[in-house]
Amino acid sequence: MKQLVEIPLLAKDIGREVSAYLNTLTKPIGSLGRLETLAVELAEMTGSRFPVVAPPGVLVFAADHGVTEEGVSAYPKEVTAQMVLNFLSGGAAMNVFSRQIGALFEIVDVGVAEAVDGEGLIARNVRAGTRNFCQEDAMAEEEVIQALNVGKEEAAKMIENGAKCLIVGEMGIGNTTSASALLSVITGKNVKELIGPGTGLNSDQMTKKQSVIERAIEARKPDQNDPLDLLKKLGGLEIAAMAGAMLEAARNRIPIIVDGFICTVAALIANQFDNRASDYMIAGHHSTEPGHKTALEELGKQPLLDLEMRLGEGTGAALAFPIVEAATNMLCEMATFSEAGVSGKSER
Ligand SMILES: Cc1cc2ncn([C@H]3O[C@H](COP(=O)(O)O)[C@@H](O)[C@H]3O)c2cc1C
Ligand SMILES: O=C(O)c1cccnc1
Repeated sequence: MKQLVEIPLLAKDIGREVSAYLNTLTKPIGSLGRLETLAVELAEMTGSRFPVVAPPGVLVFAADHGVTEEGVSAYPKEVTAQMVLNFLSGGAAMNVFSRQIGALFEIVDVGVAEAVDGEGLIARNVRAGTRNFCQEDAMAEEEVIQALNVGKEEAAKMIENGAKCLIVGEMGIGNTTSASALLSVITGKNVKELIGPGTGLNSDQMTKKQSVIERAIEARKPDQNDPLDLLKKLGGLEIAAMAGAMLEAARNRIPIIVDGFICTVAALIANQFDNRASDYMIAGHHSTEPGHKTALEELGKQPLLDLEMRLGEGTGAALAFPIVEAATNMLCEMATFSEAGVSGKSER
């Protein structure tokens, strides 16, 4: 299963050309800091000297988690389906930010427990939520593969429709529990260090969340190096779909802006399938969910923003998009010293 997709090597030669070109633009050398590194990275990803990232494509994957039976979220599981309807009518935070950045937007039901319908919904329900992974495997291997394929196929459509970079978001009550469990197994770190309040648990409720995850890991014994086994045992359907979408974007040299905690864990799973996937990722923001720091370190990425957000849905990535776009505009639109008749650095 390792060779699920083939991700191309970064175009390092184009990156070197862009690095040299950046030094000819009318600014002190290196003065645009991380925008300059971003420009080089985007050139390496896309294979283009003048990369384009607009319009971005946003895919929000929604699914439920059987483990909510254990009382691991501050909100009832019905919120997943209710929020899907909110996404369809344009009222979620991610709708607002997607409109602001001119994104192509889709909401995908990959495993909502209750029947949901509405104009514009991409109905790809694999199963009505995962099983409670405290009691049994979250899903069957075949269901993991189906969810991965939903992600890949929806990303392929998004790219076909003109998206030049990809943002994947999620909606799934209980998914910080799945993501924390996955991260604990992947990194070998204690659950206690990685769990957080999610939607707003108090400290007693967090102790319960910790014990639920610890018991589940003990019972399921997932293989830390096998992404299929991890997803099958710990879920979730939307995390699998997000990983699939990121793999498809990377295969197409489409830059990915990674969102918060759940998205970064999905990115780690994608990287287990193909370790070139993270070459195509930019970390959008740092979420206040405690495990996010560890997840970002494991992915080897420095986030662009820290706005003390902890929502998910893709919101942190959407807010980082204008910075990513600024890096491409800088390359395309800035004058060189010779074009503008500006003197270069003094030779002493
Ligand atoms: C109204 C509402 C909108 C959301 N949008 C994203 N999430 C976020 O919170 C959930 C994860 O937190 P936990 O694991 O504690 O349930 C996910 O749905 C995530 O996307 C939301 C949560 C709520 C309540
Ligand atoms: O950072 C996230 O993705 C996050 C944090 C808390 C709740 N939902 C999502």
